[in-house]
Amino acid sequence: MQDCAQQPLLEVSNLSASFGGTQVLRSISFNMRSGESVALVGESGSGKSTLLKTIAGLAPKALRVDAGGIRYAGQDVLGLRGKTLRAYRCEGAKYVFQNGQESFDPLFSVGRQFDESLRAHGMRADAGTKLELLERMGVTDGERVLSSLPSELSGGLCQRVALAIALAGAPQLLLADEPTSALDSDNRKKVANLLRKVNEVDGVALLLVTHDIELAAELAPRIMVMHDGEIVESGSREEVLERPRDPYTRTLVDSVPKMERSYRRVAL
Ligand SMILES: Nc1ncnc2c1ncn2[C@@H]1O[C@H](COP(=O)(O)OP(=O)(O)OP(=O)(O)O)[C@@H](O)[C@H]1O
Repeated sequence: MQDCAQQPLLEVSNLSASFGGTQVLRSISFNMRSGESVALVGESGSGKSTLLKTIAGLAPKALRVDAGGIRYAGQDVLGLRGKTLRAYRCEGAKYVFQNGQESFDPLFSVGRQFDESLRAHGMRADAGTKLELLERMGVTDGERVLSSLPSELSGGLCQRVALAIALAGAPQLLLADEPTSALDSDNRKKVANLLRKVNEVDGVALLLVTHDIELAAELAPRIMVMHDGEIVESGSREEVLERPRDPYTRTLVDSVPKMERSYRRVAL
């Protein structure tokens, strides 16, 4: 995948899609630059995951794209097949599941699944590389973690291992679907800090889907609000949170009574 400074990393244009005649994405358009961090917020069922999975090349079979397109570094994502689709999903845009534990098969060790995930993308990693990837995600006892079954690890730890695996292919865009929703507040903080580090230090672009508007504000200078399959508002986090224009956004912001202004920079 070529990184071309002239063009956006990701271009979604007039994307409309439906499940069995019910429209779930309505003329979605937005761009992302390399290294940018953008949050997509909205209530349950508004279409956030469907949009993210479609961008990731993982749209459910039942989804029909009615119009529009997605380009990644100039390439038509919806037209990718076979090897090029696999390369895109690994080195291009990498989707990270909502619940770390769900990313794993409960029957096999985490280490085996780490290897299998790399093999599926034509990669290999020696023990040292795997431990280093885990360490970058704050996992210091990597050997124990790799030999464990997913059920032996906490949700927060699983999510960090899932992030380490996701980053193994050095993707340029991380598509994180509710990455902290299954975590307690301590693990939420850790994973949020890791995502920020991956974005700000490693320069990986981040498209974060969440219904947690505080997390969005913490991690993303730009916020888009989705409602009933449409992007109803988009702007800097200050504009969207402090001067919401759309009535739906206002409701969303008001639903967090004492929003801490945590988006004012916290040192890494
Ligand atoms: N595989 C599928 N088949 C049919 N309909 C689906 C499928 N996946 C999602 N939908 C429908 O598409 C709409 C959008 O769902 P989606 O999961 O994208 O919303 P969301 O905003 O991510 O919600 P949540 O925050 O609960 O994950 C919903 O009406 C949902 O029921």
